[in-house]
Amino acid sequence: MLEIRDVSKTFFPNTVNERKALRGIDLHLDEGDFVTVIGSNGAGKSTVLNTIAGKLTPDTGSVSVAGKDVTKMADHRRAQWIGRVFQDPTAGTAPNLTIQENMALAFRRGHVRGLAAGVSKSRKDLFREALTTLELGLENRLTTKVGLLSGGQRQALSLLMATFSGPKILLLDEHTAALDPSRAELVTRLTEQVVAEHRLTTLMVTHNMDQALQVGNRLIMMHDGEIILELDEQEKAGKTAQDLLAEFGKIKGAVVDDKTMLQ
Ligand SMILES: Nc1ncnc2c1ncn2[C@@H]1O[C@H](COP(=O)(O)OP(=O)(O)OP(=O)(O)O)[C@@H](O)[C@H]1O
Repeated sequence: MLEIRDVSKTFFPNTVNERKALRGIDLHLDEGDFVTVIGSNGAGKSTVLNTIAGKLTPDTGSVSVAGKDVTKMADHRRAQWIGRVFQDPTAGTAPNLTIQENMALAFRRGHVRGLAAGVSKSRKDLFREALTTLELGLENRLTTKVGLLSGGQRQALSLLMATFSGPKILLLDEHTAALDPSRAELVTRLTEQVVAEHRLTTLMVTHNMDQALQVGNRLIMMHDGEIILELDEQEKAGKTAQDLLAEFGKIKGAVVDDKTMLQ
């Protein structure tokens, strides 16, 4: 479903600020794979996501979605196949628009635009039905401005909206990091639900190693622009955060006993 082949990206090449963000990344995800991505600061995690989303064009290598080479395709053209939720709860929704207006915008993004600016009755029913699955009571608040919702409610809504275009790939960039633990847990649970329901091929960047181990069926660890560790479902099961730190230390040839090494 997603094929990343030998992707490299250098920012400010041949200058004093040169930064090799990605060094020959290879990654193959089957349909429905849910990969958690961990790694040190500046490891290249967001750059991988930006390359898949088309926000960045790699210097070398290729990105294919469902067998189609999208390496050179503009981000807005591949947006229909790729849903994304960011760390900042305010990033995915417009605060001054109501829940139903935000949903209508997301819905139109994935479908042929109609002339009607309003939200029809059948569309409202559809939105209400979708919101019900979140079990947050938002289905009764269609005309509430999104700016009045909590961070967790906004992330849950962003997650739902990210599925409206019928994407094949879901990119989650530390989407629970700005939430308090109970909200983060809720959004994590909703994420698993949404991913399973839509059979989305998913990459989730997180700094929370316990979350990275609990969620999804695969895990990758990045460092300095490279994937330094890959775990499949079996290898992931039974591993602890401490094991991951030890692996990181072993690969990097250092003793790591502090979780912040991976943060
Ligand atoms: N637009 C950019 N311009 C210049 N350098 C960039 C840009 N985006 C990322 N970088 C650099 O590329 C490297 C990888 O950054 P990236 O944001 O992908 O890391 P990350 O693993 O997501 O880190 P973090 O966990 O700190 O968010 C870093 O050195 C970063 O400073």
